[in-house]
Amino acid sequence: MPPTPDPGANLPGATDPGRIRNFCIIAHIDHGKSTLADRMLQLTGVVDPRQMRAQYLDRMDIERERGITIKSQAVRMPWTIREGDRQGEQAVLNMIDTPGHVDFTYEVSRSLAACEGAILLVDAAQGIEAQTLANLYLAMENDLHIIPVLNKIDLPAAQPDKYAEELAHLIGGDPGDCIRVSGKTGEGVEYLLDEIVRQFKPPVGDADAPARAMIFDSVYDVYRGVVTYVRVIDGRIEARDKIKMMSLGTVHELLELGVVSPEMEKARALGVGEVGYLITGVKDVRQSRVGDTVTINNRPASEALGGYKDPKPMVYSGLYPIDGSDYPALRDALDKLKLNDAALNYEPETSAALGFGFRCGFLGLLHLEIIGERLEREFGLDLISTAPNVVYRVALEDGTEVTVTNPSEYPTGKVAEVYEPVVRATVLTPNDYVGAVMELCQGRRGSLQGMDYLSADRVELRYTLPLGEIIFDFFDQLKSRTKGYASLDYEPSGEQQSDLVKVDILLNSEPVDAFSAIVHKDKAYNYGVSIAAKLQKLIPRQQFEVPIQAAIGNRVIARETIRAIRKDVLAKCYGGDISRKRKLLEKQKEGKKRMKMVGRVEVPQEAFIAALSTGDSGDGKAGGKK
Ligand SMILES: Nc1nc2c(ncn2[C@@H]2O[C@H](COP(=O)(O)OP(=O)(O)OP(=O)(O)O)[C@@H](O)[C@H]2O)c(=O)[nH]1
Repeated sequence: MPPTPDPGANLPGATDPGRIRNFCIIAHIDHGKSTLADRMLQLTGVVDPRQMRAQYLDRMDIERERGITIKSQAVRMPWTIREGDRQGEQAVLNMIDTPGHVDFTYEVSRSLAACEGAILLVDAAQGIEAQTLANLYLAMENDLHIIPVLNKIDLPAAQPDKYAEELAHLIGGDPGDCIRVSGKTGEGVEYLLDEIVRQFKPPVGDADAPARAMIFDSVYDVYRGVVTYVRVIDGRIEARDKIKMMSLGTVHELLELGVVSPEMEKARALGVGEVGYLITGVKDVRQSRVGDTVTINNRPASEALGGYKDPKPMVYSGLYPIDGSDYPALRDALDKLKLNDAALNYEPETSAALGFGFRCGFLGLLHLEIIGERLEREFGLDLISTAPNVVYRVALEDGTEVTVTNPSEYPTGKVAEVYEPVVRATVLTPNDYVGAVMELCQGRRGSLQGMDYLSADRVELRYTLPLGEIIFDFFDQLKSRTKGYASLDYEPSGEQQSDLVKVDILLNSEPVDAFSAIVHKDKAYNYGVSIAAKLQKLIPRQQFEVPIQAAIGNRVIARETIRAIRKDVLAKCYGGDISRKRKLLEKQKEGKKRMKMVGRVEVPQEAFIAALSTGDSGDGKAGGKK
């Protein structure tokens, strides 16, 4: 006989922690987390089928368009076990959807700390990929119980038996323990929900102790101010409490608290193990720092919970408004974005070529692209972004040290040693492409650390690589050399001393600071030649001859010339049709909008991006989209 349901049992604050299951879904990108989350929302009945839309939890436009998750999301769902010996047992599931891309790994690790269990989701047509491994290791470090799940079993190409073996080999256990589902058709998802309740442990905490809750996300909402997402570890937070942020010591009046299911629902309290939100009317997310501990002011906890590591920017790029008068607007826009994105860093800088702008620090290229796109789209700004670079530490002969986030700041004095950041990279590839991957990594100054066969035809290669060598187009190259089959994950791993030099690019004999780059000595010549050649193609002819030179210090290492002449768009237009002529001239004006005057030379935006793609591909596109 199933137990009689208790109608109040699932209300926030009254939930017996024994009924709660906090879990997350971790997976390689595109293996179907968001789709599975959608099915769960539907099957647990928290979203009305009529209001269901794909990627329900991805709220940002960019997330939907690109089909990727950027911010983590937490949602509360009731579930009653359907079958088996514990049939009828009621539970409250808190699911935390996490992003899959390497740039956002810090979001994943934060979410993991708020869970007891993780669903390791693997595409049954693809098998284990690099981020499957990276996320699995993160989950193991956090002592999470792991349920292996194979997704997309509806696909004709699915090979669940093969990959169940691989997974069992990886995490131990029996291939039969892998749960098989299809997020698309819903097959197996109810069984998975039952297993979540059965296998994951409920949270443990001291209900009578002073309240301690961990902030795992903090978001700025235009209407409500900062919304802080917490998981309660000990004690209880009530709607009328005054809360205290333990690291800052600040006290705030609580205006509202509640749970997300999947819209915000007010509650009276949040108890042990519960996941919910707090609103205090504060307008600045820095007042509510991710990783901080929230307690109650009149009965504060004495010790804070262990926090998270602050995300550290890995890649820097300059952002400049095309129209100089947009500078204040750009500053405001960055201030607003920062509210939601603790990982974004920026400082004002001036460039001789580009005027006033900001040097911004990002987690990776995808992060850079997304911020750039949001600035253009949400704030209507026209921007030029300079080639991204990593952070260098330069030791001078006089014993001083300089941190260089912008190549144009590279010291002119006597340089003793230069240090660059390195990463530990893991590449998973089918056996056939091992040679191609090794060639690529070696070409990027990588050193092989180890190699393992995951199965007869999948190999894991471990390399250390300079970060500066992979932020440009490494990922695109990897994909194209392996027909899309290889996957990549990396994590910072200190720094190394290298022979690096600064290459300047001169347009019309004037150095353009925005094109300067720091590259390895052996690659400086190739770099200079390819940039000069690329700029020659990208910069339109002007009314005078423009030499393009690449130089190390005073030594010119490459030269190209753009011949004089204005492009006459009307040249082919013999007839007297004025409207046609006007149209052509309008079109030309349109094209000119995205040009920047550098000295006397007009330079299009593409030219600034071109420096991104190093050598081989040369298509001027930023790499590392996925
Ligand atoms: N055939 C089939 N396709 C699926 C299934 N689950 C997901 N997909 C498709 O796989 C693609 C990726 O799914 P998402 O749910 O967006 O993947 P994700 O892992 O959340 O991606 P990120 O949020 O970017 O990490 C989409 O095109 C889905 O339609 C499934 O069970 N069967």
